[in-house]
Amino acid sequence: MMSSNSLFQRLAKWCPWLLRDEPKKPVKVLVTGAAGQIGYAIVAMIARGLMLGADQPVVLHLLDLPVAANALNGVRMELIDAALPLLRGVVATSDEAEAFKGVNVAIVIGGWPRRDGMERKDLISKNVTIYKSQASALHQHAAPNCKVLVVANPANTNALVLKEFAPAIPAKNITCLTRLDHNRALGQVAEKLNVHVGDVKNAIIWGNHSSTQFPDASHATVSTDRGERPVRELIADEIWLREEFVTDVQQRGAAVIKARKQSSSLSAASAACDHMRDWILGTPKGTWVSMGVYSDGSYGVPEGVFFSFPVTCEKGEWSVVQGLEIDDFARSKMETSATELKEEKSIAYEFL
Ligand SMILES: NC(=O)c1ccc[n+]([C@@H]2O[C@H](COP(=O)([O-])OP(=O)(O)OC[C@H]3O[C@@H](n4cnc5c(N)ncnc54)[C@H](O)[C@@H]3O)[C@@H](O)[C@H]2O)c1
Ligand SMILES: O=C(O)C[C@H](O)C(=O)O
Repeated sequence: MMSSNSLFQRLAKWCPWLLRDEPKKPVKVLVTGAAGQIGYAIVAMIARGLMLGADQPVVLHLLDLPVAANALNGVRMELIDAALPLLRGVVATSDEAEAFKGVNVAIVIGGWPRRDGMERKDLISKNVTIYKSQASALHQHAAPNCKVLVVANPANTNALVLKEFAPAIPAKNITCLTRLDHNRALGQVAEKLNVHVGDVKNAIIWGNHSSTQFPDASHATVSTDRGERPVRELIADEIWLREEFVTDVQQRGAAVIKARKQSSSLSAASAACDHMRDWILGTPKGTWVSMGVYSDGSYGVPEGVFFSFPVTCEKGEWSVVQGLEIDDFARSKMETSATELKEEKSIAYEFL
């Protein structure tokens, strides 16, 4: 006998409007450090559909430390007050097990941010122990196919700790945020050429989310009335591309801290939404983005570290863009960042 489900599918083939109003099941999204700056900026973006799509209901799981419980409750109250139709529930807690329970997406922001004058390496000892504990909660309580984005610094090395200590989650499901740097690179090119940032694409951030990253505009293009044109040709200033552009993107986080006395939050939250949306819903045809992923040795990058690569995404899977030409200048910059990541890894292991 035909099941009611398959009868429905056959009917829907002839009457497609039957499918139109089928409600999507809510996705459980965890935000750690949700009472902090980025947390405060990102929760409304997620509940407005900027991360998972305008038709995707969500249940938000918010985690922060017990000392931040009042502030976290305030965030919960504001989410209710915002009357967001996609928001189907809020779990606000300082209990890691409750926070990670059954989550499909985890945006891991909780940790200690860098202050003026600090380098990311200074953060390692403070943050890796937090990440070991959260890895255990991820391993035990998250949905097995949970997709994880680490924002908290040192982002690449925190992602490595999650990968090492949450073996239930596939390594491909753990990523870290370099999309902010990628977006900064697009922004710098757009300002230089006085074009709309939406017309610039295919910059690359190679390496660590730190001042050793290599922002690379040598494969980027701009959409013009005369079709796609290489940024290199339009800027025609190799010194700017190799020096000023690279330094400005590498140092942008520090420049924002100097100006605001706090690290980037609005742009970080927006980039985290971009990262997750493209990963889950796919990158537009002909466009790649930068993501920190577990290195498979592509482009001669050592395995065993999280490294930012150009990737395209389809059906919820990312793949590293292959076959790009790497000149000696790019190669040496990539090696510098890979060396820093190996050093961060060994420092982190001293504290684990
Ligand atoms: N990858 C990037 O592009 C990028 C960009 C900006 C900031 N960051 C990093 O993101 C992180 C958060 O930045 P922020 O400005 O929101 O900082 P913040 O200090 O405003 O917020 C951090 C929050 O994390 C909470 N927290 C600390 N330990 C925790 C734990 N064990 N479990 C749960 N919550 C915990 C704190 O109580 C606080 O509410 C920092 O590490 C910062 O350096 C990364
Ligand atoms: O630079 C920082 O410490 C904050 C953040 O990682 C950023 O890039 O803005």
